[in-house]
Amino acid sequence: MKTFDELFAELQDRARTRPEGSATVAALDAGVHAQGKKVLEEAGEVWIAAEHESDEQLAEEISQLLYRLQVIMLGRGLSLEDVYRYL
Ligand SMILES: N=c1c2ncn([C@@H]3O[C@H](COP(=O)(O)OP(=O)(O)OP(=O)(O)O)[C@@H](O)[C@H]3O)c2ncn1[C@@H]1O[C@H](COP(=O)(O)O)[C@@H](O)[C@H]1O
Repeated sequence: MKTFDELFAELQDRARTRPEGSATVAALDAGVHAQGKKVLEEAGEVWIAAEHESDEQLAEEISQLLYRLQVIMLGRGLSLEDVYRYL
């Protein structure tokens, strides 16, 4: 179990150290266009799960959307504070 902030710190570390086999390194290297498509794809899956699937499936889709949002933040060099200031 990890928090949003803990995941972001982990992904920042992946971006810095670029370990072999990291999904995050691959997603960052794929560029902003591919990262944006993943955000849309996961957002759609959240919507579908909310209408038609279980709470557990919905929670999993939301976790993937949060991950994809963090990837796009990292790709553009945004920090958590850059986003939190608008919450
Ligand atoms: N939370 C996630 C996470 N959520 C989703 N994903 C990626 O998203 C994929 C699932 O997305 P899709 O449903 O689009 O499946 P897919 O189309 O088959 O995936 P791809 O072929 O596009 O990779 C997974 O296979 C992962 O590649 C994630 N990848 C990593 N994390 C976490 O990020 C951290 C760093 O991971 P690494 O960078 O892999 O070390 C770890 O804590 C991981 O648990």
